[in-house]
Amino acid sequence: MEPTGARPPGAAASALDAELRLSRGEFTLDVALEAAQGEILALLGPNGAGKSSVLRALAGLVPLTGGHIRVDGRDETTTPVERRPIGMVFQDYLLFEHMSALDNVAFGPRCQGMSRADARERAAGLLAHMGLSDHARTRPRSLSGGQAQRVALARALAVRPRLLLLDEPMAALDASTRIDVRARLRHLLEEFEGATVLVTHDPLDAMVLADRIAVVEGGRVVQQGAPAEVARRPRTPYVARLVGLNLFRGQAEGTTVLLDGPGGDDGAGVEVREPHSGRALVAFPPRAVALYPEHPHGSPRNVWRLTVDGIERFGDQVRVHLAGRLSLAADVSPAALAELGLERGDTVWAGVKAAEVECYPG
Ligand SMILES: Nc1ncnc2c1ncn2[C@@H]1O[C@H](COP(=O)(O)OP(=O)(O)OP(=O)(O)O)[C@@H](O)[C@H]1O
Repeated sequence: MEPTGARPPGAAASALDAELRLSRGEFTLDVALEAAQGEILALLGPNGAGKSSVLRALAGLVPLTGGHIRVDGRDETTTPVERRPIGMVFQDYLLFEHMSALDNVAFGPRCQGMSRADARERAAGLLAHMGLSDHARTRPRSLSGGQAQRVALARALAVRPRLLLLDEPMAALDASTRIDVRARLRHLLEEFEGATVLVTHDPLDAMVLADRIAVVEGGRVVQQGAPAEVARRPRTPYVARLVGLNLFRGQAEGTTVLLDGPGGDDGAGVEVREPHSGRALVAFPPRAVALYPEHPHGSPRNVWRLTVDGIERFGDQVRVHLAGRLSLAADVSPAALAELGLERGDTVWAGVKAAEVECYPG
């Protein structure tokens, strides 16, 4: 068998260079992804966006109708699944029930032609690294969810992959196990030399684990960037909700952005810090919105009269949803809410300082 794990001399630094086009029933996927050596790319997106399809296509489990997959500069587009230099942890690709944890991890190296003793030695090393030496002989059904997940990770790494694919690796875990597995995973991925593509629903996983985030919606990449950039400058309503910002699109002229109104009407104007021109996005956090019973005089540059659409608890704050010429969320303290005496249907003045508004090309 050809040693698929070896990197040809002079190969490009890009560990993953993929263009994936495929159809699954009505759904079409068309995305381009790149990742450098050691880079962790998180795919974030709503249900049915195509995240799992990306991983399955990279793994060779779903055929492409167009595009290519290069790993370490080598074309793997048509390489059979079992010969791709890829390690995977998929939700529905769990452990072999009839094998011990050790044999589960040793299985891949054995398939690659390694001797039984060497494969077991490598497996034992990986299990030790995952803090699972005491469970080497344990069958999967006797492991906890977190332990089974760690065995699955060890198994994925045992084949010395050049690309690691992780599909919601923590989705099935309870909150405290998740914290533990997330920390271990982070540590493990820091040592992994290849590229990792991690699918998640959870923005926290993406923020904590990833070097870069690609947001997938409707089979397309709608935003890509460093986690901090995505969190600060969302480009779609889905991303804005995920990172907890109010987001609007409009037309900028100088320091005013005239928002696109509902039904094509002109919406409200928003004053921003720096002058801009052309299509623009504006974003600000709900905690930057102050509420007033009367039109406030003085500091806030942006003031709108809006109607209370809903009120909900949000951590130690209260989130007030407001609608009118624009819809936004405001976070206020329970004391402030009590003082305002707001109820659904009441009108209130909402103010945001221009300095709190992030404005960027839309
Ligand atoms: N085996 C299949 N046959 C036909 N269509 C499929 C199949 N699997 C998935 N799809 C469709 O492909 C689209 C993308 O699904 P995919 O599982 O890739 O999305 P996802 O972003 O991973 O979603 P989720 O977060 O819910 O797992 C969906 O519209 C889904 O209905």
